[in-house]
Amino acid sequence: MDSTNYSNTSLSYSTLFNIEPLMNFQLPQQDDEFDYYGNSSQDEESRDSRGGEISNHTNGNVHSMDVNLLKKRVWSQNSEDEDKGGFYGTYMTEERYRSMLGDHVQKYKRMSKDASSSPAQNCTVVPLVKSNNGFKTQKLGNADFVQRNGTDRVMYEPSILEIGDGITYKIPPIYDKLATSLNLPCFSNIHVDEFYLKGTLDLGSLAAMMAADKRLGNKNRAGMGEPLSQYESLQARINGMSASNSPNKFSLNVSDIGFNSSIPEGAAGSMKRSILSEGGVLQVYYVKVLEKGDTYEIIERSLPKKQMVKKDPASIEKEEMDRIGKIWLNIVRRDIPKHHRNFTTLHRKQLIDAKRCSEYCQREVRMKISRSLKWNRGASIRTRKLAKDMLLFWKRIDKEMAEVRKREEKEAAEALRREQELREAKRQQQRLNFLIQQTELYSHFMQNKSDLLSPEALPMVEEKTNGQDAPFDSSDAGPNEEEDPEEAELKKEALKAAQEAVSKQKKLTDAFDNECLRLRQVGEADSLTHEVVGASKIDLQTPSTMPVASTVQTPELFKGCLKEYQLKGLQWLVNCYEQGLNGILADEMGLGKTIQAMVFLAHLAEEKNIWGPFLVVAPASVLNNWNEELERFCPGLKRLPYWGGLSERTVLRKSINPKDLYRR
Ligand SMILES: Nc1ncnc2c1ncn2[C@@H]1O[C@H](COP(=O)(O)OP(=O)(O)OP(=O)(O)O)[C@@H](O)[C@H]1O
Repeated sequence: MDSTNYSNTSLSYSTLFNIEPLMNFQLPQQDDEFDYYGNSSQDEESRDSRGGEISNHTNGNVHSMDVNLLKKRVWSQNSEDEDKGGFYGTYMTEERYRSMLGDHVQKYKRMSKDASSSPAQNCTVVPLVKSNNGFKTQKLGNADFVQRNGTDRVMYEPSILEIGDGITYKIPPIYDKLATSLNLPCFSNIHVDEFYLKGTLDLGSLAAMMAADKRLGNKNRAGMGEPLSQYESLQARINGMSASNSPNKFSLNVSDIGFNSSIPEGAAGSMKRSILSEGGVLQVYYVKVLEKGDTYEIIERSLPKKQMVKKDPASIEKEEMDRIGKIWLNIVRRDIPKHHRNFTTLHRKQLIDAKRCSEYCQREVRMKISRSLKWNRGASIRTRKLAKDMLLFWKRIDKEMAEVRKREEKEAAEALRREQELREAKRQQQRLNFLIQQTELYSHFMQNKSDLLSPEALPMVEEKTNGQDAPFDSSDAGPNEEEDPEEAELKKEALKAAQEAVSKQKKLTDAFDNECLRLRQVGEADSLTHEVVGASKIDLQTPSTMPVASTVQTPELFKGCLKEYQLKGLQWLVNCYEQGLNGILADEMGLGKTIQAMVFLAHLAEEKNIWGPFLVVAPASVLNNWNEELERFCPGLKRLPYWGGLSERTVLRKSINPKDLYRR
C-alpha cells in the first residue's frame, strides 16, 4: 500500500491518523463505551507526558483502534438496551467480552434478517492475517465500492470478522455510512490485532499495558502514573461529563501542515500530528513514518523544542540564587547527612575491621605463645630424654670400650704369657746347652787329668816337658846314666807305648769334639741357637772373654749415663739372664752395683717387656736408698716399698693392687 492508493480512496497519511470524526461521536453514557484515548485528560502537567503514550499506542495500532472504536460504536448502536452498568467500571474478562459480543452478533443477525432486502449487505469475509509489530492481525474482508441504483453510495460486501472460537463478527452495513462520512479507510486497509480482539479492553488493563511498555521506561510510565489512579481519574472525568450532560469531544488531527510549515528544531520528522480537545491542543508531534507493506509505523517522534524565553537578568539572578540556595539546602539537608552517614558507616566499618584484625592478631600471638610454651614445656622433657639417651649411649660405649679393653688386656696378657713361656723355654734350652757344654768340657778336662795321672801319660808329659825344659831332662839324665841299659831300653819302650796311647786317646777326643761340634751346628739352625753358640764362646767364669764392645745398649728408662765397666756388668747380667743362669755381681764398694741392678731391670722392661714385679730384698738401712735411686734414675718403674712391722706390712698389703704391678 502506498499513499496513492489512499489518495484514490480518499485516504492519505493524514486521513490514516485522522480519527477526528470518531471523536465527534456522542460519548456513551456513564456506563456506556467512551473514547478512552480522548477522554484521558487529566491535569495539565501530566497531559504533556501522557499524550506521547496515547499517541504511541495510537500510532502503532491505528487500524486496530479504529476498528475497536468501530466495533464499540456499532455495538452502541445495536445494543442500546444493553446492560451497560459496570462495563468500564469493572474488570472485563475475555469470557464476558465474548459473551457480550455473541449477544450482539445474535441481535445483529436478527436485525439483518429483518433488513435482508439489500443483497449488498451479504458480505463475504476474506480473512487476511498479517503480522504487524509482532501482533497477529486479521484483515477484514474485501471492500468493493458498488454503484447501486444510480447513487454514489458505496456498498460493501458483508464482512464477517472471525475472532476465533467460532465467533464471527459481522460488520454491519451501517459501517458504509460511517466509513464514508468519517473518511475511514476501507476494510482491506484495516488490521485488527488479535490482542485487542482477545484481550481485555478495560481501562485498567489498558493503562497497565501502557505503563508496562518498555519503550517508555519503567520509571515515568510515560506519565500515565499508576493504572488504578489513572482509571479513577478517567472515571471521575466521565462522571463529571455525564453529570454536566455536556458532550465531550476530542479530536486527533494528523495533518500535512508540517510539509509546508517550518519544522521546529528537534523535530523527528516533518509530519505534524496533534491531539485536540475542547480545551485546546493537547499535544503536537512531529513524526517519521516508515511504510511497512499495508501498515505504517512511526519510527521516531519528538516534541518541538520549547521556545526559549528571555528572562529578566534580575529574575535570572534571583532564580540562580534560589537554585544555589536550593543546592545549599540540599547539601545541608541531604548531602551532609548522607556523607555523615557514609562517614559514620565507613568509620564503623573501619572499627569493625580493625577490631577483627586485632582479634586475628591476638589469636595469632596467642597461638605463637601457646606454641612456644608448649615447646618450652616439651624442651625439658626432650632434654631429659636426650640426657637419658646420651647416658645410655655413653654407658653402652663405656661398656663396649671396657669389653674391648678387657679383651685387649686379656690378649696382651695371653701374648705376654706366651712370650714369657717362649722366653723361659729359650732360657731353659740355653741353660741346657750351656750345661751340656760345661759337662763336655768337664768330662774333657777330667779325661785329660786322668790321662796325665796314668803311667802312660807321664813319658808323654815328660816328653813335652823335655822339649820345653831341656835343663830338666839333662839334670834327669845324670842319674839315668847310672841305670841299667836294659832298664833304659824298657823305659823307652814304655814311653813309646804311652805316647801312642795318648795320641790315640787324643785322636778319639778330637773326633768326639768334632762330632759334637758338627752335631751342634746341624741341630741349632735358628738364630737363637746361633746366639747360644755365640754366647757359648763367652766364658762367664773369665770376664776377659767378654766382648770389648758391648751389644747391650743403655735403656731409655735409665735417666743417666753408665760408665764403661757398668755397661760391661749390665752385659754380663743380661748374658746370665739369657743363659738362664743365676749370677752374683760383686765388686768394690761404691762402684755402682745398685745402679747396674736397676739398669738391668729397666733393660728387661724395655727390651723384654717384662715389667715385673721384681722383688728387691735389701737391708732396711738401704731400702730408702733403693727407693731414692729408683725415683732418681728410673722414674718409669713403679715402686712399692714394703717394709715395716707386721701391722704396717698388713696395711701395705691391703693397698696393693696387683693390676698396677705389671704396668709402667
Ligand atoms: N753411672 C753413675 N752415674 C752417677 N752416679 C753414679 C754412677 N755410678 C755410681 N754412682 C753413684 O755412686 C754412689 C755409689 O754407688 P752405689 O752405692 O750404687 O755403689 P755400690 O757398689 O752399690 O756400693 P755398696 O757396695 O756400698 O753397696 C751412689 O751415690 C751412686 O749414685
